[in-house]
Amino acid sequence: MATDSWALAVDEQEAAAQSIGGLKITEKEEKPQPEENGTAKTEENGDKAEDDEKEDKAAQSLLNKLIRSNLVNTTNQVEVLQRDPNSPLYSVKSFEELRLKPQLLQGVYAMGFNRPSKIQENALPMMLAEPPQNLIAQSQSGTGKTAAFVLAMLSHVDPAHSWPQCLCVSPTYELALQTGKVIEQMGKFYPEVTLAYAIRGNKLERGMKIQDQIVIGTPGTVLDWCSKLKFIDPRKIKVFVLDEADVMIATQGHQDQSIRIQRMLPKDCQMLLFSATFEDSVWKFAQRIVPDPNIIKLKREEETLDTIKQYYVLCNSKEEKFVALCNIYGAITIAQAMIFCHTRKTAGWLAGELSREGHQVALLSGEMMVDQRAAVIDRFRDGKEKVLVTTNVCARGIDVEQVSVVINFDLPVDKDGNPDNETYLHRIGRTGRFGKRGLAINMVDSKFSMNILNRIQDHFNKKIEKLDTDDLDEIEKIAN
Ligand SMILES: Nc1ncnc2c1ncn2[C@@H]1O[C@H](COP(=O)(O)OP(=O)(O)OP(=O)(O)O)[C@@H](O)[C@H]1O
Repeated sequence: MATDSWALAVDEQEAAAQSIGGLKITEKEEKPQPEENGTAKTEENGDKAEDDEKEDKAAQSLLNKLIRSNLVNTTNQVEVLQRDPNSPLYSVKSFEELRLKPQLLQGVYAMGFNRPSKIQENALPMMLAEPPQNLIAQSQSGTGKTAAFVLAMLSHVDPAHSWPQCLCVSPTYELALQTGKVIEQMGKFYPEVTLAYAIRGNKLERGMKIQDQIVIGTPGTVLDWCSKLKFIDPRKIKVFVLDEADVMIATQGHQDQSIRIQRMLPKDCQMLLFSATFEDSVWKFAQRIVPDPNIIKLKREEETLDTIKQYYVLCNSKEEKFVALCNIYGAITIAQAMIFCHTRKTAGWLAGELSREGHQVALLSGEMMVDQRAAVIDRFRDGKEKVLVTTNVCARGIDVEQVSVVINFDLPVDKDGNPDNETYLHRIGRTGRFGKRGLAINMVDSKFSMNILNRIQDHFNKKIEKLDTDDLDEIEKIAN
């Protein structure tokens, strides 16, 4: 991939590197802690909430991509629903079996991929089959979806033709650039194939025709290029990829634009849709985009509390919680710990107080830019800090395998002031993974939080024991 348009793409990437660095993440406005009577005040209007949600999901996805160095470890089952159940299910255990072009096989190996990931085993044969088959694929972030559809696009292009043949739509500028990088890497030994970016800022002269075989971009610009500006002839597109459908649907405008693009494509165009999650809204959208689909789902590993010891500590105030935390600090830092707070403000305060006590802690906060957050997580994963103080929003989806202690400085509650059981499981579930034993300590500082704790205990039907943080013997015992 080394033509003029590729050079343009590289320039765009450099511009984007700054832009990624400059991407400001706006976390949702902090919701106040529920009052003693359990009611929480809410303040968001619908539009803002939608924007925040979209930005939050897109930022989370970008963050995951920036900090991920390899495939997510998974033992999950793949579920395959074929459009034609009579045709034999074809899956591969090696990239050679796919009979890829030698240049692509070289690209795959140069990226360090030895064998297909779980989702790739089934998705690649389907995507590369003749005649082309449509596919809806869902699997958690980091399981190899991007690499799969990039390989499919590169396999389907005909380098002899100088017009767009594969079109890929991503929810944001930054995510489009990340995927572009994967196309660049995988297509490194296939210089005849070039890539164009349909993203804001990439201004082309009127009347121009794109000659690159692959175009990646955001829905609005791609739609303009296909319709108003006519840079692309959509009737010549052979493969249409819609990536990160769950992020895409957070913006109604993006859904509509994606559907309008899809309608301009020829009937025999292969439609591929990918998503990390698959709630009803994603499924409905997917069905509008992909006719007669094959469906592949990778079920997320069930998290359980079976291998986690749970305790609670009774206090009267935030300050008392801090003192209690200092008492157990020596015990929890035998391993790595994550401390969850309800708001950024509390997280910032706590990290500051702990530092003043001489403890080395990392703070992951919503005010930070995406690349700063990625750097904090990297350092923590490398063990440079043993304690990470954070909020829910920031820590969602972050896998740090060696964390064995989770402290809920504030218990998780939803916006109505009810226990957020799912978040509780998600927070503490990360400690007892892959058969390891984990420890969770919950800080209680009011009647309200005691009530939340009791309801969490009832929900999971697992006893949460009381811990006396003045009793050093007891603390030693649980830490060991
Ligand atoms: N077969 C493979 N062998 C080894 N590493 C792989 C393989 N496929 C993908 N990877 C690597 O695993 C990581 C995750 O892959 P990828 O980005 O394709 O996942 P994803 O499911 O698309 O994630 P997201 O939902 O965040 O987009 C990347 O670093 C990628 O280079």
